[in-house]
Amino acid sequence: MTAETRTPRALPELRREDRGLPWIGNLFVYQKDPVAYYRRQWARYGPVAPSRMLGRTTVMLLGPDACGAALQNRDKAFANGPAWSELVGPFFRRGLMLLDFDDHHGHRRIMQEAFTPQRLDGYTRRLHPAIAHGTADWETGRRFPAYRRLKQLTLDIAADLFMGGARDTGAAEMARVNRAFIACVQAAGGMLRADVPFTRWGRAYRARRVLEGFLRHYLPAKRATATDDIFSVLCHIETEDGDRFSDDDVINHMIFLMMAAHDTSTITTTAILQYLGQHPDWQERCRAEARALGPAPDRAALESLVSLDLVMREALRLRTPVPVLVRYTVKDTVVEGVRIPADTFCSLGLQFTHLMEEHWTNPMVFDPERFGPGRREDRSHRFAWEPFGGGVHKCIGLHFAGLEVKAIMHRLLRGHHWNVDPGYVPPMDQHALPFPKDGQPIVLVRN
Ligand code: HEM
Repeated sequence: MTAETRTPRALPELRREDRGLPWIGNLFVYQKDPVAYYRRQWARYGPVAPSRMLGRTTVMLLGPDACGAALQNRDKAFANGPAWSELVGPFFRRGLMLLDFDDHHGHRRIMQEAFTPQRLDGYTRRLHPAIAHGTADWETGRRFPAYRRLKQLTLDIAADLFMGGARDTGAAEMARVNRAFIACVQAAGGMLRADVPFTRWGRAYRARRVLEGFLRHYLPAKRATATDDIFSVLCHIETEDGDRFSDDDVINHMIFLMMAAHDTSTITTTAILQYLGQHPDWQERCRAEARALGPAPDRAALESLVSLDLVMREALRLRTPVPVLVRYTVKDTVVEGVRIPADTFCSLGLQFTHLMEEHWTNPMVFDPERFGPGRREDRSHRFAWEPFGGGVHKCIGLHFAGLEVKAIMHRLLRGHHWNVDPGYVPPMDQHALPFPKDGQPIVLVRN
C-alpha cells in the first residue's frame, strides 16, 4: 500500500508543554532560534507538525518531502495570497508572490519577459557601474559594518537597475524610501496587525504610501520612453497575445520586486563576506578567478566564476534568506499521510531542510565543495536545496540574483581583502528576513 492509498492520519495533537504563551503561542520561541524550534517539532511530531502562533493552530511542513508536496501543489490545495497577506499583505498587495492560480499565471507570463537572457545581459551591463559608484566611498578599517553598507549598496543598485536612476530624488528622499522598504519588510514580525501608530504595521502602512508616491512620480516618464531598467521594462513588456501590465500592476509589481531583490541579495552577500572572511583559502580561490576576468565581465563570464558559485550556494544553504515560506490550504489535502484541513495556515521550513543531517554531511560546517561535481549533496533529494523555492512560485529573479551577488563579490574580491574572527557568530534578528543585528563588522583592507 502506498502512502497515498493509506487512510490519512489526523494532524497530531499539540502537547500541552508545546503550546507556548497564551495567544502568542510559540512566536517568541521561533524568533529566538527558528532552527532549534524546527528541530524540536521534527523530533516530536515528524514532517507535518502542529504549532500555535498568534491565537491559532498552524502546520509546519518539515523536510524535503513535506515541503516538496506543498511546492509542487499537485491538487492546488495550497494558496500563497491568503498566507503571505497575513504577514505582509497590505504592503505588498498584488505582488507576484501574493497572486494565485490563473491570476498568478497570467501575471507571471508577462513578467517572465522582464527576465529573458537578453534582458539579463542588459541588466548585467548596468550592474558594474552601479556597483562601482555604490562602493566608491567605502571606508576601510577594523569595524567595517558589512551588512549596513551592503544594504545601502543593493538599494543604490536597485535605484539604478530598477528605476533607471531616480534622478529627481535627492539623497535624503532616497534614505526615506530605503526606510519605507525596511518598514514594509519588518511588518512581517508585527503582532498587532492593523494600522495603529507606533506599531510595525502602522509604520508599514505609511511606508507603502511613500513608496507609491515615489513610483507614481516616475511612471509617466517610464511609459513614455523604453529604457533597459526594470521599471521601464515592466511598462513596455507584453506577451505574444498582447497582454500588458496596467499602471497599478506596474506599481504593485515594482514595490514587490524591489523588496524581493533588495533584502535577499543583501543577506546573501553579507553571508558570503562572513564565510570568506573566516575562510581565507576560499577567499583567495575566489579572488584568483575574479582577477582572471576583466573589470566588467558579461553575464557568461560572471556565471563562469566556479568557486564563487560554490560559495554562494553554500551561503544560501547556511543562511537561507527566506528561511520559511507560508501557504494557506483552500481545501483539505494530505501531506506525508497526514490530513491537513482547509483553511489551515502552513509554514515550509526551507532553512531546516538545508541543515538536516539526513541530507548533508556535517550540515553546520561551511564546505562549498559539497556542491562540487564529485559530491553534489544538493542532489540527495529533489527538494534538499531550495533557497529559491519551487513549483510555480519559484523565484523569478534567481538568475538576476546570482548575477548581482557575483558582480558585487567580483568587484570586492578584486579591490579588497577582509577577514572575520573564525569564532564570530552573528547575532541574528529573526523577526522577518534574518539579518545580523550588529551590522556584521569585518576588518576590511583595500588592495
Ligand atoms: C538571493 C536572492 C533571492 C532569494 C533567496 C529569493 C528567494 C525567493 C523565494 C524562496 C521565493 C518563493 C516564494 C514562495 O514560494 O512563496 C521567491 C519568489 C520571488 N522572487 Fe525571489 N529571491 C531572491 C532574489 C530575487 C530577485 C533579485 C528578484 C527580482 C529581481 C526576486 C523576485 C521574486 C519574485 C517576483 C517572486 C515571486 C514569484 C512568483 O510568485 O511567481 N527574487 N524568491
